[in-house]
Amino acid sequence: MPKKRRRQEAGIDGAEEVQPAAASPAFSKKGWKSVQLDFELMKEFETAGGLYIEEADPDEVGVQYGGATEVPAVEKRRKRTKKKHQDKEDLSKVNERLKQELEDLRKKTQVQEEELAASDLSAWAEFELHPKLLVGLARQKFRTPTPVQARCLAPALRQRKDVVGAAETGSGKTLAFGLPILHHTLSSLPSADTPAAEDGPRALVLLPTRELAVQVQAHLNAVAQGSPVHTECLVGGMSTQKQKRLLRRKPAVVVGTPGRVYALLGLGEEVDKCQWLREGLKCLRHLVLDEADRLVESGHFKELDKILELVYSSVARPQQLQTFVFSATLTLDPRAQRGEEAGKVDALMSRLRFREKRAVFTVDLSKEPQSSKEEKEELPRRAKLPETLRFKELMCSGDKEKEPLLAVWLLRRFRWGLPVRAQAGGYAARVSAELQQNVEPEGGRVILFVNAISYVQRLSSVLALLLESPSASKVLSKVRMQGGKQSAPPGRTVDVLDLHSKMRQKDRLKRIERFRKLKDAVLVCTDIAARGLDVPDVSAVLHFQAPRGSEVFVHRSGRTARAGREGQSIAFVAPGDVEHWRRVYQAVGIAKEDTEAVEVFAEEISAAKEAARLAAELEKKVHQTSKQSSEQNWLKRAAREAELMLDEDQEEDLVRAAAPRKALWGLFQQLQARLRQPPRRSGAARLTKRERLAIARRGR
Ligand SMILES: Nc1ncnc2c1ncn2[C@@H]1O[C@H](COP(=O)(O)OP(=O)(O)OP(=O)(O)O)[C@@H](O)[C@H]1O
Repeated sequence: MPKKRRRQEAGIDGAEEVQPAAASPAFSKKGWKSVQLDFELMKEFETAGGLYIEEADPDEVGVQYGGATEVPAVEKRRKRTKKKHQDKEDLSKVNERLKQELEDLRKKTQVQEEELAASDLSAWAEFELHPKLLVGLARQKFRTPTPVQARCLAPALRQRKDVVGAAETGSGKTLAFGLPILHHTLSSLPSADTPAAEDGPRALVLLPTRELAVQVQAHLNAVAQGSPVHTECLVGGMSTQKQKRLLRRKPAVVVGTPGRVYALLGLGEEVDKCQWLREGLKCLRHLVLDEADRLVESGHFKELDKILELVYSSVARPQQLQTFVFSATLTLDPRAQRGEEAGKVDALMSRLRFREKRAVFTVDLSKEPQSSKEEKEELPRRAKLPETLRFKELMCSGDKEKEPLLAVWLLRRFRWGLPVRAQAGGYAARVSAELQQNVEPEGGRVILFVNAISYVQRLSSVLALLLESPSASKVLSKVRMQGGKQSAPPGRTVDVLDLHSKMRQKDRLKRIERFRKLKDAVLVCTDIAARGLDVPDVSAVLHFQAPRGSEVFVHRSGRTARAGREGQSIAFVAPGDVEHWRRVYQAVGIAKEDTEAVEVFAEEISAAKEAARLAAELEKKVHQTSKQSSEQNWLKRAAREAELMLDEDQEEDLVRAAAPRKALWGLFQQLQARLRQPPRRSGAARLTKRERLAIARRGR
């Protein structure tokens, strides 16, 4: 099987229910060929850890390759080669190859399992988890349960209690409910080869956002890899047909957002019902509401309510239905919540049919885990924030100063470093002066939150130029810059990525995946990324615009300082924001003395102001010029098609329109010169690279 995902139309059983995608003109026009794959073999292949095989959607093919005239030459060549290759390959060969790779995987897994058997998993012993899960935990290198897991596993596993849990962001809540579900499902199987969910799913996990659902699915599948328990994900923004086909794999765990689950249960107006899912609700043993307080927010509540109604009327053994409700902000003071959202959590709780056996708890990592005897029935009204999170503030004289200060912060971290404060004495004095300032880490992954999609788009372009990100070439290519080659920036390559809800679902997921893999990157996003997004080692979260409420602040900040790591939450505070921030801090229990001010020097501000001004001007002009140029192109094309000559005035207009492009190149070079010259404090020599390294080593 090639490393790349195989996109094959699998004409698997049930074709009467689903229109084969290959019948679509988009497929036949592109010369794609339908092959019959052995569905059971595919399932086994994936269970054994093989790569995912996905069916192609006609609309995806259309979008990816465009119309006949839009297909780039390289793409066409690649497609022709692919077609030739596919023509040679008949069905039996595909299945033969799949079998061979499955065999190889089996051997590899066996070796891994032997290695894993040697890992120390004694910290999990008291929970008596299914051996397959222990292997999964060892594979993930999760040697000990996190406090929230330690707190939740005993009541959920042994006593099968319902659980309402509030624990800080990044504390491992997914496995706190995931492990009991996987354990109970695996333990109920007569043998390891028995299909886990013939008649219906065993667990339904509802989450508020698509990204979260995909993440939870991946998390559960990673731990259960190699077992017959498989999780599928149902989210909007992806084809319902494909998701119905995925459900034919009969997943034991279904993870999804309320909207799509609602549609596939046949509760919506469109007829999108999946019979297996709807009738299979009778088999449910676990119901999870993750990020419960967000689930009840506008848009989801009605659908959620109907899903719950259907679940309760369908489930065969209500007394065995275990309910988990989790969130980091479940316990926030309802007065801190906005208007009509305030009472909804309580309304949701009253609609859930908890059984008598129920554990309600919060986990505060600053305290020792409590014993199960101390289980509280009341949740204290306060939010959970990780101990390892530091709160900082950048005070701005007005909204206009926010961008230059953002530029200072980012350029310091990724380009310029921190300027030295005291210069008296030699190397040792400088080093200790720098140490006293508590050396900031350099580089890393940073998430920047703003409140509007249009702002994400503009700011990400400006920051790409400021940080000389590879994505800046996308901005610059819009005007096909003439007059010289762009030289590579000195030092680290910093990627600037954008993320917002108007992007296609696939692009959103790809963007998150890219951010996960990059060492140095800035993700500019709306609050779509605030909840649950689990990217390891995000070193800082920047609240460029204040969060709308305290719960959003908790979730935004929770993208950093995850799983016991260090992190910073940095607020950009203009005079108009002061009162709002005071209320946010108060609601989550952060005292004024818990926040630190970020010190910025005058030299840095003036250099960053100049850089930010040049970047903003360049971005604006690039935008204008690219708009102008598409209009000019239209004029030229229209004239050509009508076999008309442009008159002299029109030709002159075209020449004049080309002139600003050259001016843009000059602007870009000015910006580059400004960026590559770090600001100096007057009369101060900067630290050498060696000195900075020495500081970094001692300071951490
Ligand atoms: N036992 C463990 N040991 C080490 N790491 C773990 C363990 N359990 C989970 N993790 C890791 O901790 C990180 C956070 O886990 P998870 O996403 O479940 O947190 P969360 O509490 O749901 O956060 P949020 O409230 O932000 O959604 C993940 O990267 C996960 O892989």
